[in-house]
Amino acid sequence: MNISVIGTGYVGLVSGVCFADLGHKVTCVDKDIQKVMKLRNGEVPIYEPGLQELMVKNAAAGRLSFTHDVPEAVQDAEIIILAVGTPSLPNGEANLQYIEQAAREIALAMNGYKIIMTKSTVPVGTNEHIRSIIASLTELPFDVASVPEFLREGSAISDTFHPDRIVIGTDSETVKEKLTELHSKLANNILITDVRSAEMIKYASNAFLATKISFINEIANICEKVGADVTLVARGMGYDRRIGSAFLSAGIGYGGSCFPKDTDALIQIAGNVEYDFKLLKSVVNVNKDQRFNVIRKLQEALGDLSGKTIAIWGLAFKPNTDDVRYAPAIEIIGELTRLGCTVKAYDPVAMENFRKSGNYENVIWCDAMTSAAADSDALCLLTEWDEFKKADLAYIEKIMNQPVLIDGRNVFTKDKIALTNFHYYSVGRPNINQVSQAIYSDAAV
Ligand SMILES: NC(=O)c1ccc[n+]([C@@H]2O[C@H](COP(=O)([O-])OP(=O)(O)OC[C@H]3O[C@@H](n4cnc5c(N)ncnc54)[C@H](O)[C@@H]3O)[C@@H](O)[C@H]2O)c1
Ligand SMILES: O=c1ccn([C@@H]2O[C@H](COP(=O)(O)OP(=O)(O)O[C@H]3O[C@H](CO)[C@@H](O)[C@H](O)[C@H]3O)[C@@H](O)[C@H]2O)c(=O)[nH]1
Repeated sequence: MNISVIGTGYVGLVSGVCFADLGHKVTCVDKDIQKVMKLRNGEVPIYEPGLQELMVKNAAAGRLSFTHDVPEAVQDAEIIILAVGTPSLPNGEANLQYIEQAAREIALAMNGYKIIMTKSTVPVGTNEHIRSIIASLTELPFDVASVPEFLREGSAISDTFHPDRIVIGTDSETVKEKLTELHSKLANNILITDVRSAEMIKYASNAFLATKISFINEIANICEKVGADVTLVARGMGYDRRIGSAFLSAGIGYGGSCFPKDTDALIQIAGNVEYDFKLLKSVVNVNKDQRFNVIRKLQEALGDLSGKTIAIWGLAFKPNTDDVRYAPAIEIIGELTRLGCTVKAYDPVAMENFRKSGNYENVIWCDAMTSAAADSDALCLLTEWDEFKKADLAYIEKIMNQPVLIDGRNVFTKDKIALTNFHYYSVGRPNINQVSQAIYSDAAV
């Protein structure tokens, strides 16, 4: 099939490359000309494992091309995938300006029947809105379907080729057949729904996963007070198939471009129909506070933080991505510098994006995890990159001013810490201080 993808961010580029790899002819469009130039040169503007090789392979095979010319891309395509951003407005609602602009551009460029397949995460009713924008500008026939995207950054290619399910929201038989055929090589599990239910499935899924994370983080906070180990608690819960073990890793809370914005948007979607989504509001509030446990633990270990030097390992919102949108590190570093600390920060791939994400004062950008740790009064691990898991802690301890380690992702085991003199604080597990009273398992890594 001939497919065009509007928007070449994490979703659009990965989808375009993967559909090309399945043998379709794909044109990826972006209004950002510099991005298009890079893509044409075989450069991937984001860090996503495996993406560049697959992109170059399919471009060389003539199945994948890049343009900033929407009309050219629209005219060649039978299916147009909408994958532009839907960031938050200040009140939490989704900003639909990019969706609306793309809809207008598609309408004005159409030369015959098109299926517009929305992968962007959009509030319930948005696909009807897209339909009315296009219908107001053209009399040509078209359909709009909601096909929400569930990929995760860092494992986006594998998630695209092996999705748990494909949801197709449409009321048209033609679209149902065409999009089922398009996705038939990807999933056996194709659910056809009406458009509004498909839109809601996306928000409900993200909100539920966010709820699991805030739930286990609150259990972790209680574990710290009652002397239990949240990693064992989560394992014991997860063996129950009704609960499942995924998304029960306690830590410093969720970040990223999706959960924070989509939970806010769902609260607004509910509010717009006068429903107070109390549970989800609590999930969001728990998440906002969880990251500050890092600061509280630093204060417990060091007292007044003013004048202290704090090393930060990990700036991305999760490992294997350079995305720092809503990364917990943003607020943690902001608060540390507000309290008078000097921060020494390091991330294997997200340094550049992080530096651009705000105006940071008193932050020293380091080129290695060792240079960040050197001469620091405490080390905070905020992202569980493999590089950090393999760190030689005995060496790290030697180059620091004081052996204080705040493990925000429960990466290190009791045995690894026992070989050091670190005063060790993790999440929902007993601390290891001067006198080791640790009772927790070695199962975390
Ligand atoms: N990032 C994820 O992991 C993920 C996963 C599932 C769903 N989603 C959803 O998918 C959507 C896209 O997310 P993303 O992270 O890929 O966004 P992104 O910000 O990385 O990329 C969006 C791209 O769209 C381009 N764009 C905007 N308007 C355009 C227009 N009129 N014509 C051409 N290009 C245009 C921008 O230049 C940008 O390159 C969002 O709604 C998001 O919620 C994201
Ligand atoms: O047990 C867990 C699992 C995740 N997280 C955190 O949750 C955030 C999100 O992680 P993850 O879901 O792996 O990454 P995303 O790439 O944001 O993917 C989510 O958001 C996407 C955009 O909507 C969806 O497509 C995916 O299905 C959904 O998992 C990160 O900060 C993680 O550190 C935890 O704290 N504990």
